[in-house]
Amino acid sequence: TRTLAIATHDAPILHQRAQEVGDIQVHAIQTLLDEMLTTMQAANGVGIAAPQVFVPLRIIIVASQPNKRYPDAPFMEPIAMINPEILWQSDTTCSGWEGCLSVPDTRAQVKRAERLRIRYWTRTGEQVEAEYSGFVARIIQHECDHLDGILFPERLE
Ligand SMILES: O=C(O)C[C@@H](Cc1ccccc1)[C@H](O)SCc1ccccc1
Ligand SMILES: [Zn+2]
Repeated sequence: TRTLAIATHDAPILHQRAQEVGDIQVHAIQTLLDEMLTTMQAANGVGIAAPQVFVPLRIIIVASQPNKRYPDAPFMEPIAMINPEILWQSDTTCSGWEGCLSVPDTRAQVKRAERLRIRYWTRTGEQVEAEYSGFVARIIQHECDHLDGILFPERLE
């Protein structure tokens, strides 16, 4: 599986809203999903969004794993989320370190909702709703921001 080039923050695609994936396209994007995962893993990321690999579609991968800043982050099987929609997020927020594959050499504390409920399509095309909290919820908010052209430095207080 190929690794894809990652857009840096000066690329216009990172500042635009990505398009919804049509249900017939779900079959066509299987290779893209594999390439996004390989690209994220090669960069030691815990998430990635399609616009970061120059694809203007509403697709993210969430793949929390323990890392130096979040040694107690949960280890999870990577989840591909197609057309993710955050249905609800808690008023309770928490601050935590973030980085971005598209904003090299930058780390900052970002305030995010502690908990959220999300609806998305899986890579097999079924609709799922699930709740997440903590670091995984943080990754989801960071990746969903990418789909709306928002980078984490724009979220700083
Ligand atoms: O650029 C991306 O979207 C991937 C980020 C995801 C991320 C979201 C929230 C908090 C941290 C990272 C990359 O994983 S950046 C690498 C990284 C990994 C763990 C912690 C901090 C930075
Ligand atoms: Zn990012």
